[in-house]
Amino acid sequence: STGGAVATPEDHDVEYLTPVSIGTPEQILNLDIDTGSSDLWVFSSETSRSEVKGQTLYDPSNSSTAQKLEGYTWSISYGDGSSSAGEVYLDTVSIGALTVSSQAVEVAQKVSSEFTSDSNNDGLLGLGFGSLNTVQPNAQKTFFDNAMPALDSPVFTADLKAGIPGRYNFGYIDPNAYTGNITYVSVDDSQGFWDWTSPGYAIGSGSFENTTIKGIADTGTSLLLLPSSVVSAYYGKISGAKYDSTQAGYVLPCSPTPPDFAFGVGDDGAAIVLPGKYINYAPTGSSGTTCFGGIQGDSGIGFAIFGDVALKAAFVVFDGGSKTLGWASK
Ligand SMILES: COc1ccc(CN)cc1O
Repeated sequence: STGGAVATPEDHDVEYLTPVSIGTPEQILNLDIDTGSSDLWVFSSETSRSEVKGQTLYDPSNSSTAQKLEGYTWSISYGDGSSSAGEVYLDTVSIGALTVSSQAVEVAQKVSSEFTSDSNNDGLLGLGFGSLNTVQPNAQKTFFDNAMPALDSPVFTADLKAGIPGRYNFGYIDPNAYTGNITYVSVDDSQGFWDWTSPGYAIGSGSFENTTIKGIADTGTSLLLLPSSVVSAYYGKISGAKYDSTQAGYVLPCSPTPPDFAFGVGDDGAAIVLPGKYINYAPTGSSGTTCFGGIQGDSGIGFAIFGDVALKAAFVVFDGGSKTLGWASK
C-alpha cells in the first residue's frame, strides 16, 4: 500500500497542515505532521471549551469505529513550552489512500495557549520513534509504525515547500519530486528522533567548513537551529545583522537578500542549499525593513534542529526499514 497528502504552509511557513481522516464516517482534521514527536493527538469534543478557538473537533461519539482505551492517558510538552493532555481512543485513520484500522487517537482535554491561538491546527501527528510516545500505562504506536508492514516500501517522504503546498507520501519515493541523487545517512534513534550528523556547512560562495553538526530532522519545528559558532559565522557575513535580546534571536535587514546557506550531507560532498531568502523568516515590525532570522542558535537544546526552514529546501526520505535519512535537492 501507499498513501500521501498535501502539506499546506501556514503564515511564514511556521508549520504545515495536512488533512487526515479519522473515524466512521470520516472526520477530516488538519494536522501538523511532526517528525520530532510520536503522539497523534487532536482537538476533540472533550477539549475544554475555553481552550478551543476555531479548530475542528474530533468527536469519538460520532464514530462507529471508535473504541475508548479505558484508563489510558497522555500528556506532552514541546520544545517551545507548549503542551496538551487527555485520554485515548482507537479508531480508523487515513492519510490519502493509506489506512490504519486501529490507530491510537489521543483526544485532548487540555491544550496550552499556543495551540488554542493556532486556529487552523487541529492537532499533531507524530512520526518520531515509538519511544517518545507519552501514552500511559502502555505506549502506543505511531501511524507510520502501524502502517509500515503494509507499505510497498517502509518509508515516508517530506517534500515541504516555501509558501506553497508540498506533500507527505508514504510507502514510495516519487522520482519526479527531486533532482540528482538521494544521499542516505545513518540515523541514531536512541533519543527517539531522526537524529543524524552533517559534516559541515558553507556560506554563500564561501569554502566548505568541516565541522560535525549532529541534529534532528524535525518537521514540527519552524526554524533551522544550529550551533552558535555556525550561526555567528553566518550572521557575521551580513552587515546590520545582530542578536536582538528583545526578539530573543538574530535579526537582519530584509534587504539585500542574505547569503545562501548550505549544509553538507554524507561524505561525498553532497549538500542542501538554502536560498538566502529562506533566512528572511518574517518581518519583525510593520516597516518590513528588519527580518527575524530563519537560522537561530541551538544553545540549551543539546543538538541541532533541521526544522522547516531547512527541510523545505530538500526532498527528505525517512526510511523506517534501514533507519536512515535520505536527502536530495529539488
Ligand atoms: C502550534 O504550536 C506547535 C506546533 C507544533 C509543535 C511541535 N513541535 C509545538 C507547538 O507549540
